[in-house]
Amino acid sequence: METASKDGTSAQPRNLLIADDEQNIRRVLEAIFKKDGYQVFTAENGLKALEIASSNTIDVLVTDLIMPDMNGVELLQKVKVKHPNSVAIMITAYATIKTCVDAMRYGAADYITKPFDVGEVRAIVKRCVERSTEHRESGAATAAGTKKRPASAVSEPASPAMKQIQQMISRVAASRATVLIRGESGTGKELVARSLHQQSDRASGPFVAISCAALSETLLESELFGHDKNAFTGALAEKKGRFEMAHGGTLFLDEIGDISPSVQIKLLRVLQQREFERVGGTKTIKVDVRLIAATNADLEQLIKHGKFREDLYYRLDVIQIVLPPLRERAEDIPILVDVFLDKFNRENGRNISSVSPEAMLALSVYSWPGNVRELENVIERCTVMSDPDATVLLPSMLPTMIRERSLL
Ligand SMILES: Nc1ncnc2c1ncn2[C@@H]1O[C@H](COP(=O)(O)OP(=O)(O)OP(=O)(O)O)[C@@H](O)[C@H]1O
Repeated sequence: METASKDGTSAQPRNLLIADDEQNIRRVLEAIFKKDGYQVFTAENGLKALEIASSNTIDVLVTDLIMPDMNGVELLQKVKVKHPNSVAIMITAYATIKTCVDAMRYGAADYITKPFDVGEVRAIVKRCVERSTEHRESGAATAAGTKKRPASAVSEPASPAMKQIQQMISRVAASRATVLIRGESGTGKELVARSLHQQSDRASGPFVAISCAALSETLLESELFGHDKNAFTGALAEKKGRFEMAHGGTLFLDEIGDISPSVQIKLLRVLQQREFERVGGTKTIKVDVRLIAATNADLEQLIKHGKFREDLYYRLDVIQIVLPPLRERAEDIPILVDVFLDKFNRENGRNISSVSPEAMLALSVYSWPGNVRELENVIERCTVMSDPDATVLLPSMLPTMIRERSLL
């Protein structure tokens, strides 16, 4: 049965929207998720989907990437503005998997490749919903300073580049200097930010994270700085922003390259003076926050084109950590595979304790456009889909695309 959380909202996501121009896919997915207890809405195109999303709460969006009037990424971004906590999953054919990895950059939680298997689709949606609920709960608790998220299972890296980064983290963690973390999507930027926080003397304070890409300009401004009662239509009560929530701790701003000029100015002022006003407010609020920003954008190019303020860039770029893509540190792959096997064996009651040399070769030569996140997802899928008695990860358990690269 559905449980209600303290703020009166539903604890279990229940409304699921399917957007796909293929009627068969809509029918199959509708049947699966109705069985799982969701209230299912279906739309044959992006505009219809937006119409549904404007008059209903959407907890989960399952959308095709290629649709005639509006692509899945565009739809996802629009639905996220209205329902920032919704979980989005993309459906695509193999040929467009790179676009799906990009979709994950824009806020999709995972992707499903066509033709799909019913069990796999259910497992993916279930996992994404669970993760998002966990993330929100731990985020809320962390922001309130009541509970810290357990340390992530990061093992000693093998590559010289990552060893150097670990040393750098322990050297700079203690200071309050702003850190700019750069690297492709999925390379572990948030994990580095968490490590910096955990190794600092602010570790007992809150760690508050926000992705600047998923929110519209006005929403981001009120999320960061909070708002007073009646600051805008719908602001029924005053609300603390992330800067206030992070007082005494660390604020992690992900996708910093995506913020608008007006938010850039406000951010610059906080960095210079450590103070700001809430949206619609007159009281000046002072905070003690360590700021960590991350981006996979080329900030220098954005500055050149007038899209990112140079003065803000220099304020953020006090210490820079650059995470190399996974394909440039293949030595780390076996260790990461071990970490993820261990994690997903426990989560799924499996016992895969080793990887065959052929499977390891395939994992090592693949280019990993989605970096560590993609590797984590692949190992999770292998574990979920494996025979419960399997003890060795074999090439046949890997996605075709990964096997093909090593010609297995
Ligand atoms: N060294 C590591 N050990 C274990 N897990 C890792 C490691 N690096 C990354 N991960 C995992 O990979 C996933 C992606 O990492 P993270 O979210 O930190 O990447 P990111 O660079 O911030 O991505 P994005 O730019 O898309 O926000 C996470 O689930 C994280 O726990």
